[in-house]
Amino acid sequence: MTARIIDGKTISAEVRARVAAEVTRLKTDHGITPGLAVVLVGNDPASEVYVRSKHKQTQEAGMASFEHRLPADVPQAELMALIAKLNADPAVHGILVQLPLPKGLDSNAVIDAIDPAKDVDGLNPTNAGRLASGLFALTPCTPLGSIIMAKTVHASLEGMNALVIGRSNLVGKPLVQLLLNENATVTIAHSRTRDLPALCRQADLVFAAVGKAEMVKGDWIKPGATVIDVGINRTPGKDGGKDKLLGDVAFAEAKEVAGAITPVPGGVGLMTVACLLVNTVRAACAIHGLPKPAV
Ligand SMILES: NC(=O)C1=CN([C@@H]2O[C@H](COP(=O)(O)OP(=O)(O)OC[C@H]3O[C@@H](n4cnc5c(N)ncnc54)[C@H](OP(=O)(O)O)[C@@H]3O)[C@@H](O)[C@H]2O)C=CC1
Ligand SMILES: Nc1nc(=O)c2c([nH]1)NC[C@@H]1CN(c3ccc(C(=O)N[C@@H](CCC(=O)O)C(=O)O)cc3)C=[N+]21
Ligand SMILES: [Mg+2]
Repeated sequence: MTARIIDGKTISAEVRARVAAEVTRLKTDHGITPGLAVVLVGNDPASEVYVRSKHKQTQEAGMASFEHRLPADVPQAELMALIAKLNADPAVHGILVQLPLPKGLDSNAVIDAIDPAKDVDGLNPTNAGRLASGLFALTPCTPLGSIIMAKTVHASLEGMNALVIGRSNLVGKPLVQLLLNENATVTIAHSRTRDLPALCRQADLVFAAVGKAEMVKGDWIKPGATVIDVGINRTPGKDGGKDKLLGDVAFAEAKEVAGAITPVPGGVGLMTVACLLVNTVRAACAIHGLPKPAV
């Protein structure tokens, strides 16, 4: 059996089209242009790719895009002052600080300083706590995108055995919360987990967010399971060739066993950017006291 490929290109394009329609409505009915500010400190080449694609897609959706680039040796106080300025700027509805920050900068302090209403990454403790409490919250983009992809295969995740590999604040933990909201039965694995292959073989849904290229092997997958590969591992090309992107799942093996699987590239990464646009529209509506939008 060869798995169905869950196509991030098509699904993210549909999400972006819905965002663009909502942006048009906000502009014409309310005179609001949602605006996203991205802060990039230093010049990590992987982050550059991501920031460029966010800028392009934000503009294509009809939103305003603001980019702030700071040198790697910027003082903490200067970064904090920029956050305060963006918090106060009425043209900015979403603020994203690209992580990780260069050594010497305190990312917790920065995340804490972002106005929770503009925290489109969903990383501020107010949003993380609200999500865990079942309240309205801006929710991290990668987990949102991962759930959308799983639901293209299963209209309902209710009662399914879901395994989340990884427990970071950015991916694993919020993904667990979203899966609980979908009434899935959730197991969380991490670096201290015993016998991960055996746990994995029991899962109807596997979400791999580890950061280890092709760690999850084909024979760990329950036949017919749905596999969502969050991993983005940049590996140098052979003989000085172009870098390759690899997921956390051994794709070639896993696709022979799984029922459905996301590719890397062309999978969750594309959904992350699309969901960032969704969150910016949601933030703009909430800030202006409008009802939750249909995206
Ligand atoms: N597609 C996208 O849009 C995005 C992709 N990513 C990618 O997703 C991956 C995960 O990112 P992120 O959550 O930020 O990474 P972190 O490094 O913050 O977290 C990794 C998690 O994996 C766990 N882990 C590490 N080794 C093992 C192991 N051998 N077995 C089981 N669990 C293990 C760690 O456990 P412990 O807690 O015990 O240390 C930790 O919880 C990366 O490849 C990243 O590049 C990230 C964000 C967005
Ligand atoms: N505050 C913060 N929030 C994040 O969400 C965040 C972050 N920092 N730091 C880095 C990680 C990584 N991440 C990706 C987003 C999109 C792609 C993406 O678009 N990937 C495409 C193409 C990638 C390429 O070709 O290089 C794909 O997988 O097809 C990848 C990775 C968000 N992250
Ligand atoms: Mg991807």
